[in-house]
Amino acid sequence: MSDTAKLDAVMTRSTVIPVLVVKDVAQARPLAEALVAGGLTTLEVTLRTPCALEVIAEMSKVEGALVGAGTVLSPKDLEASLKAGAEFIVSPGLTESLAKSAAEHDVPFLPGVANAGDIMRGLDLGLTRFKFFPAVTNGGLPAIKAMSSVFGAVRFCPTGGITEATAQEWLSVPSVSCVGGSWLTAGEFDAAEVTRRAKAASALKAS
Ligand SMILES: O=C(O)C(=O)C[C@H](O)[C@H](O)COP(=O)(O)O
Repeated sequence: MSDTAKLDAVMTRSTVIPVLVVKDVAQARPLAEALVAGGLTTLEVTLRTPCALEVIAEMSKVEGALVGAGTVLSPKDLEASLKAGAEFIVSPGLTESLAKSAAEHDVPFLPGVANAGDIMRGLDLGLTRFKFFPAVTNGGLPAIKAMSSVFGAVRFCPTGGITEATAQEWLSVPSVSCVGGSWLTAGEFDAAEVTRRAKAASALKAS
């Protein structure tokens, strides 16, 4: 499978990728189970808490979950994430060192882009799948539509400021394969509520 096909497989498993900030490793499995029960099976665990690597390892044990690492800032983060069991890598930005490290380890890599120059650096590195970040503050839907008309073969996962109410509008843009967001797990953990939000999100369709 080509690198692009591997990334497309990650990006189209479910059209919404929950972006998770987990502070307590004991919550990892119940949280992943609640999301998977609602039909969201691609989970991005951000490396923003001290226990994030343990969370990746725990969530990877949940049947049906495909667990990746987010907020990956360096090759060192990438390697630690892979050791913990991450099956894909998301970064808020794009650096050459990270792109090369992902290629060396043959792991699907979704780097963040904010503008046309970032996308062009990505294309130079052989990348065509990007996280558009932070999506809303970077110009929102008008910005992604403008970029899409310039970069026809590129596909995006907009993330940052997207909500249950706005996700469908983003998914209706033809270059948007999926969206990321933290709304699925916002607030105190409540498994039934997380599953309800996941069900609503998994019913959304990309165009
Ligand atoms: O850590 C990262 O790498 C990120 O992706 C930053 C945020 O977690 C996402 O942007 C989620 O944004 P919200 O859905 O607006 O909360």
